Amino acid sequence: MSVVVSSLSKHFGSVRAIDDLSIEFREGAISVLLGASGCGKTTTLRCIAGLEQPTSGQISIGGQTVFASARGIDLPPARRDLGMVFQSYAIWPHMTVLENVALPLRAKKRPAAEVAERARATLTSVGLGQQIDRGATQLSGGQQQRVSIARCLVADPRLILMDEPLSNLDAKLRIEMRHEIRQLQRRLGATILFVTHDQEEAMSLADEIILFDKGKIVQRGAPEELYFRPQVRYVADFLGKANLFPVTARPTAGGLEVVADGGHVLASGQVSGMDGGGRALAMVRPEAWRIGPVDAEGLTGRVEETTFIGDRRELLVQTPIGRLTVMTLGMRSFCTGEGLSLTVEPEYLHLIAEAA
Ligand SMILES: Nc1ncnc2c1ncn2[C@@H]1O[C@H](COP(=O)(O)OP(=O)(O)OP(=O)(O)O)[C@@H](O)[C@H]1O
Repeated sequence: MSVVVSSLSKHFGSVRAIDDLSIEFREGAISVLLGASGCGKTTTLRCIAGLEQPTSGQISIGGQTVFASARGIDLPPARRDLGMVFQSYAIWPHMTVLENVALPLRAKKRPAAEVAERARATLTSVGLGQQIDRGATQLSGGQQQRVSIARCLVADPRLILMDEPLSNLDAKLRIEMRHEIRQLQRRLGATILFVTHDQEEAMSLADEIILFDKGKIVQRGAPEELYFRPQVRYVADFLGKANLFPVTARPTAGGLEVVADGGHVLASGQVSGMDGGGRALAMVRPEAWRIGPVDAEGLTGRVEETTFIGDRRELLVQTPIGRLTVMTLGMRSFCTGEGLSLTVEPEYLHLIAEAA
């Protein structure tokens, strides 16, 4: 189901929650609206759902205009043909699990036998096949959220809006549910707009991430694109950890030579982010550094701090270009004060034009 938002604004008094936003979401894909608290993600989703009236602009869903300020069009949520899942489960406590999930089909006046069968099948698909006759409030938080997901899915909506649906679940369940949402989306071919402020959740779920800041889109693209090729500093900082430092890029026969302030040549070759030379902000992700012995070529450094995290080890390394975060895998441990050298392959060095 296509979703097109044009010149959308929503003001709350002097606060511009959404500021002249235009975007066409990818059809049949999971688009994750990501950004810090207060950047306007939830308001955007609520405007698409019809739960919030935009100040101005236009929204169309599946080719139908559902909101247009200039033409006085504003369809209620029930006429927008979409399913919604929120952080709060909004489950009816006096009903069983099955009755809760059956509600949307009952509202559509489907035959009783079909209602029961589809509600059962949907509950089974979210792992609640054994709990259908329980009172809804007898379930754990994770199970209740599955009920609300099942209730959204049971009517086969082509557009599903999810606002932080996994935030109340424990870490392990959250990861399981991400996997399930992806599988469900593939099976249904639905378009999902998913709001979160959790970058790991965004990267593991999204076909496309739309990163917001102050009511505007800062960058959109595949998770890998945003992670490895941020166009501005804000994106580099927001997603994962980034080592950022000023450099000068000089064109050479094979691409660019990247020289850190102080004269150290960091890399030479096909470096992403800039075509020509000039001043830039270089970004190297912690896992991209290669560690060598202190007398090898590279940036010399001294380990200031080490943190063992289980699947990886994080080092803070003091170098002539500043303190860098370096990630290593495996069992080799490092001591505070230990000397080492750092190098990076050109393809893992990304440049952000300095004005950004
Ligand atoms: N009903 C409201 N009345 C007044 N201001 C509001 C209202 N709803 C949202 N805002 C403001 O609009 C801005 C965007 O809020 P929104 O909830 O869309 O952000 P968000 O990115 O979803 O943040 P969070 O992750 O914290 O939910 C914020 O400054 C918020 O305070």
